[in-house]
Amino acid sequence: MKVKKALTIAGSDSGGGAGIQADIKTFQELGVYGMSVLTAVTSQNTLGVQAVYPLPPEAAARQIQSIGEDIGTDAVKTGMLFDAAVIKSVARSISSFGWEKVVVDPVMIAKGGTSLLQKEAIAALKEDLLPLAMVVTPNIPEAEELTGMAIKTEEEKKEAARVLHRLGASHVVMKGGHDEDVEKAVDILFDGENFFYFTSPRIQTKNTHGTGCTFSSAIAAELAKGHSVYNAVSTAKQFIQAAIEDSIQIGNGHGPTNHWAFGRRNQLGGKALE
Ligand SMILES: Nc1ncnc2c1ncn2[C@@H]1O[C@H](COP(=O)(O)OP(=O)(O)O)[C@@H](O)[C@H]1O
Ligand SMILES: Cc1ncc(COP(=O)(O)O)c(N)n1
Repeated sequence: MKVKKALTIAGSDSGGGAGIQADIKTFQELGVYGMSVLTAVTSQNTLGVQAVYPLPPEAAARQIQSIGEDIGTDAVKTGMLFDAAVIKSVARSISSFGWEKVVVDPVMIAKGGTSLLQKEAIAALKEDLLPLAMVVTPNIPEAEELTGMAIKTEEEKKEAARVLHRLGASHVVMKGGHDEDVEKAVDILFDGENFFYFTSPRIQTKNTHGTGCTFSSAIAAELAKGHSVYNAVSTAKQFIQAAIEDSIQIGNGHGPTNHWAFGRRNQLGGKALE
């Protein structure tokens, strides 16, 4: 049996809700073979990040080489990269294998406030990684860091997307999870010409740990299967909506999303399992 493959290059979340663990769960649920390149290990749970142990940049390069020389991949996503040296090493390795379906989730800060990317690494993210991105998926604070703009209005979101496109990302998804809109969660996709809106009801919940990781992995999985960027974002939006709506009770803080929800709904004709 032939299967499509997706690779995540990201950090480990010991609590299993974000990072590599969220990515692999999402790949599995969407029917692609998941692989991982670790950039850092975090001691993390639903209460926050207790410690970060970065790996040396050559560890990322060597893991990518092992995958590229034997297995190959149909799509790649990057998550927590931690510092400029890792970003440069990852960008060089992705280019050397000519991988084109690259989703860059510019992870900067965990929801509790711990930094997952050093400030001085933002330049490397812009110069080395964005030009390789088929899709970049910033939340609003990340888009503000990358563009240097204050982003509040819809027009500012569109302008920031244009700036990120100019920096080399062929598609930009401005995620709306951090918006002040209490009714809707709106993600805006820009393909260099047109803007497309993906709107869902905003769910009132504290269980949003790993939403960005899950969303970007779902895009990568769908790209691996050969879908267009528009269709990949559309499925990812449905996947994350189901995962937040049916969130599971884990830990005492900001719990994870439910990676089973989308698949179970589909099997059950639109109904979630209780
Ligand atoms: N409370 C919510 N209700 C519905 N969708 C949400 C909610 N929070 C986040 N999302 C969605 O989850 C995805 C990740 O967004 P966001 O939370 O902004 O990313 P990040 O985890 O990187 O901060 C987006 O598709 C966004 O619209
Ligand atoms: C290892 C790791 N990577 C990324 C995130 C961000 O998670 P989110 O998807 O909630 O922004 C995290 N908390 N930990």
